[in-house]
This record gives sequence, structure tokens and C-alpha cells, in this order.
Amino acid sequence: MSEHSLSVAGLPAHSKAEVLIQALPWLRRFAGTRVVIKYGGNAMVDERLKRAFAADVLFLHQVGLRPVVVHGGGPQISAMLQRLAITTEFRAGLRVTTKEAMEVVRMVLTGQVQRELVSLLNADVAHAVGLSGEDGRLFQATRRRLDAQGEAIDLGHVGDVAAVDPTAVMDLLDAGRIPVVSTIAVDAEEPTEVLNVNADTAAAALASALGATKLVMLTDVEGLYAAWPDRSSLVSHIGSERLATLLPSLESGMVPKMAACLQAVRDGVAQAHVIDGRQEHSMLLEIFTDAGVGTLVTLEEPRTAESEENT
Ligand SMILES: Nc1ncnc2c1ncn2[C@@H]1O[C@H](COP(=O)(O)OP(=O)(O)O)[C@@H](O)[C@H]1O
Ligand SMILES: CC(=O)N[C@@H](CCC(=O)OP(=O)(O)O)C(=O)O
Repeated sequence: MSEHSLSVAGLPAHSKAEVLIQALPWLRRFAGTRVVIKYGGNAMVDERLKRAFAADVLFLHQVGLRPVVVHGGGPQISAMLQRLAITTEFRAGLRVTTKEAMEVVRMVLTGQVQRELVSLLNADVAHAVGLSGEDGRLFQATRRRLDAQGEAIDLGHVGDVAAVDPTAVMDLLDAGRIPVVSTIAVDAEEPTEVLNVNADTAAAALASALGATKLVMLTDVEGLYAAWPDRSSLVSHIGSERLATLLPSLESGMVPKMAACLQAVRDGVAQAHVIDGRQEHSMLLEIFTDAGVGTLVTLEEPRTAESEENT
């Protein structure tokens, strides 16, 4: 059992009660609000963790929040591509996606990863309903043609979200459901085609379209490290301005993830978090305890003791 675990079985009675009391203001604050949870493929490492994730989502739903799950599945797609002997590469954290690879991406995300999550969430009560970004044209995307430096690139069938129609998700939320979203998008220029959208990017776009209070991203590191791979450099809170400065120095999967957090807070989501999905119940700790975990991104810079002295 980890030191952060919310399991209170071994605690004295008053400590158990304290956990509940500490959660109360957060329960009040977030009740009725929409929270987008991005579950990264790297955090889906074993069955126990996946069940703990499902239990956390069901807890949020039960206590009156309105969780929306957006899932990834990068490693699962890579494994299937490998089985089929199709080679792919990543550039700046994005998979170069041929037409052939796109078929596999769609099949794995909507036919495998999403189905598995829906089934886990519905193990006891049938709340969860899966949908793809194609359904009700939830996501429309345009092909990525330029890199961060403005140079021409060809990533194949990879898109950036150009429009979000959250109606289908809102309908499900209004019906008391837990939507589970796969990030395949309709190609805005060729509506019978689909594009592969990074799940972090799509989760951020959906969070702002839904007016979510929070975007929580579960991954396989504690959060953002300022001096990666130095694991002593965890950033606990960062504002949009500093993050925008840091972004060009980031690598691999952290590029779309932190860009997505930045986009979300700029588009009105109050808080974006990157937390360790390998840590059982990290999501509950983040939402319902005073200390929080991982990296928090906000529009404003954090008020440090030093900056407070200067104000
Ligand atoms: N500065 C950084 N801080 C933390 N992780 C980083 C950093 N730079 C690169 N990474 C890598 O980003 C990975 C997380 O992104 P990704 O593999 O896309 O995860 P997910 O499947 O959860 O979206 C980490 O496992 C780590 O290897
Ligand atoms: C364009 C692009 O890179 N799409 C991703 C979509 C899945 C994803 O983002 O999964 P994770 O969240 O687990 O990384 C891919 O093909 O891997």
C-alpha cells in the first residue's frame, strides 16, 4: 500500500473521519461541475490499477460531479501495429499516421481500449457509454501541416481539433451517464475521412467546450519535470506564462500534454493537472485533499512566498 493511498482500513477511527471531513469543502466546490479526465495509455498498466481508476470515476459520479473520460491508448496502438508488422514513428510526441495505420488506430481506440473501459465502469451499475469523436461530430479536425516552428511537415492522417460539438456528451451527462470518449476526429476538409488526434489535445478541447472546472491527465510520471529526466525537478504548480516559455524545451509525450494544459487554461478551464496514474487513487487525492499531487497548471502564476513578500 503506498503512502498516498486513500485506503483508510488501517487508520484509527478519528483519522478515517478526518479524511472524510477534509473532502467536504472540495465535494461542495465541485458538486455538479464537469470534470474531464484524460486516461493515458501509459497509465493503463495493470488490471488492479484499471479497476482503481474505474472506482475513482464512479466515486466522482456518485458524489455529484459530472466526470467525462477521454482515453488514450498510444502503447496499445503501437503493440497492435507491431503485431501487424506496420512501422510508425513519433515526431514531437505525435504518431506519423499512414492510411493503413489510421485503420488500426481507430480499431484499437474505439474497438478495444474504449470497450474495455466501458466494461470496467459498468461492472456493477451501467452508467458508462462510449463514443468516438466521430459520433455526433464531436470532434472535427484539420490536418497538421506545420510544426511548432512554422515549417511544413507531413504527419499523414494527424489532425488538430478545429471544432468541438459537445452536444452528444452533454446529452449523456444530462441523462446521468459517464461518457467515455475515443479521440478519432472527422476530417473537416473531407468529412468521410477520419484523423488521428492526440488524446491530450482532444481532452483539452473538450474540457473547454464543456466549460469544465478541471482537466485531469493521468500518465506514467509524477507530473512535469522541469529538468527531465531529473526526477527531483517535479513542478508542483506552474502558470501559463512560465509554461509557454518552457514548452519549446520539452520532449516526446510531454509536448502535446503540456501544450494541451496550456490551451485548456487559456480557454477558460480553471485548473489543468498532470498526475501519476500508476499511483492508485491519485485522482481522488488530487481532487479531494488539500495537498494535491502532481503538476497543477493555472492561467496565473502561483503566488510563491517570495512573490507574496513582493506584493
Ligand atoms: N519534462 C518531462 N516531464 C515528465 N515526463 C516527460 C518529460 N519529457 C518527456 N517526458 C515523457 O513523457 C511521457 C508521458 O507522455 P506519454 O508517453 O504521451 O503519456 P500518456 O500515454 O500518458 O499520454 C513520460 O513517460 C516521460 O517519458
Ligand atoms: C496523433 C497521435 O499521436 N495520436 C495518438 C492517439 C492516442 C493517444 O494520444 O494515446 P496516449 O494518450 O496514450 O498517448 C497515437 O496514435 O498514439
